Amino acid sequence: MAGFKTLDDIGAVSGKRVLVRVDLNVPVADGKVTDATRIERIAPTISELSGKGAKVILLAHFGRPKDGPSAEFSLEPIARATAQVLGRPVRFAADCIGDKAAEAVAAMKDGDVLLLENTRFHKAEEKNEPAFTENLAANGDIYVNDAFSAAHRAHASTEGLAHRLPAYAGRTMQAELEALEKGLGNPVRPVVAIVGGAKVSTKIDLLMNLVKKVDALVIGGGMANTFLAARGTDVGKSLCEHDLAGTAKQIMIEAAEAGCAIILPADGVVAKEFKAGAASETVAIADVPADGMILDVGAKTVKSVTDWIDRAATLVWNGPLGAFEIEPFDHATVAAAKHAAARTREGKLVSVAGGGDTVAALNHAGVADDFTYVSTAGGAFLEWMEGKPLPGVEVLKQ
Ligand SMILES: Nc1ncnc2c1ncn2[C@@H]1O[C@H](COP(=O)(O)OP(=O)(O)O)[C@@H](O)[C@H]1O
Ligand SMILES: O=C(OP(=O)(O)O)[C@H](O)COP(=O)(O)O
Repeated sequence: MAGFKTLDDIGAVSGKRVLVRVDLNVPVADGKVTDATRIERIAPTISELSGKGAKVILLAHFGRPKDGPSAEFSLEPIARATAQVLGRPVRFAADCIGDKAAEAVAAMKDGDVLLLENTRFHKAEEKNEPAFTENLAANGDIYVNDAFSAAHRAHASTEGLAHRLPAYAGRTMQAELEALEKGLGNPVRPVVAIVGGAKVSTKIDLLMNLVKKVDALVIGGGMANTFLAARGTDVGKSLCEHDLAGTAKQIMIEAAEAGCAIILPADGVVAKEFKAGAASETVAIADVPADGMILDVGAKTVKSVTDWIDRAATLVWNGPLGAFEIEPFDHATVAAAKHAAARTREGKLVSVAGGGDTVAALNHAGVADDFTYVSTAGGAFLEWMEGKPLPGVEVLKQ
């Protein structure tokens, strides 16, 4: 399939330095990984390469650091979590380029696994600067991309390196593309999409095309607030990107033209603080207090979401409906997840969900195994669904 080389084509790797781009952008609370799905999914590629005697050097980003290195965005705790999942030591180097990286790589024995510090501690990573790519490439003989969930980013470690070193798709990259093609390549209609979560500015644009591919788009989570505000609803202190009101309005126009129903929350669970056990109340969406934050959609909206799931033959879902990490703001996400899982078990729904936090939410609801397919990817999965070429995948085909 796919037109790129995989680990089946890689040949002898014993003693070779293999730079493996993985996605370790995992949910973390109080310094602990709260959902290890992304780590579990990269284990096959790491084990296979290490088992063949390669020096496996992991490259990854974590979060969106703005100001260079910081403890908050360090991958060091994730190296420990990765070691736990792999059941073997994972060494860590405090930089992804330069002397620290070179020394750690030089100390590796065949079969060792090393994680390099957050690539986004260098601004040049996101700018895909050739000089930075050269510095990354200096530590490798071969490049493997196993980060499907970051393949929508044309960064040095996700795209640039593939121009510089012999490049292969890892097992998860391969499996994700195969599974998405199987589940959604020719989806049975009606197709209903649920999009929520918090990455409003980076995901809103792709809704413009998504509304042309699906029959209904249910918008929840932080994403909904921008649409509600664009429609003139006062969302108080909720997460909302007011400057994207024009984009939200245009998406609603495009959806109407394409015959795609847009479903926005009719009610919300509001609180004054974003913390566990904060006092909360459910209000009609027109009655959000000026000092309140919508942290979940309300019961009326949940009913509407489950009704849309009942109408769907295919469901695609990225982004939780509320701040599910904090009780009681997990109610809507858990209810929708359980409902979709039940429909899938009954054979009435093909359900495909993805995203680092969405997977964590499905695990929290205890239903991840009941979905037809759970992708590690959120934004990349939606862009794939849009039909947009993913830079990290396209470059592997060259
Ligand atoms: N109404 C809301 N207000 C603030 N944050 C929210 C809201 N709804 C969802 N979120 C947050 O969205 C985050 C997940 O968003 P996102 O990263 O876009 O999803 P994914 O990782 O699945 O792609 C979660 O941390 C969740 O707490
Ligand atoms: O977590 C990720 O994407 P997702 O939130 O869409 O699932 C990827 O690691 C990409 O991260 P980015 O959106 O900061 O580039």
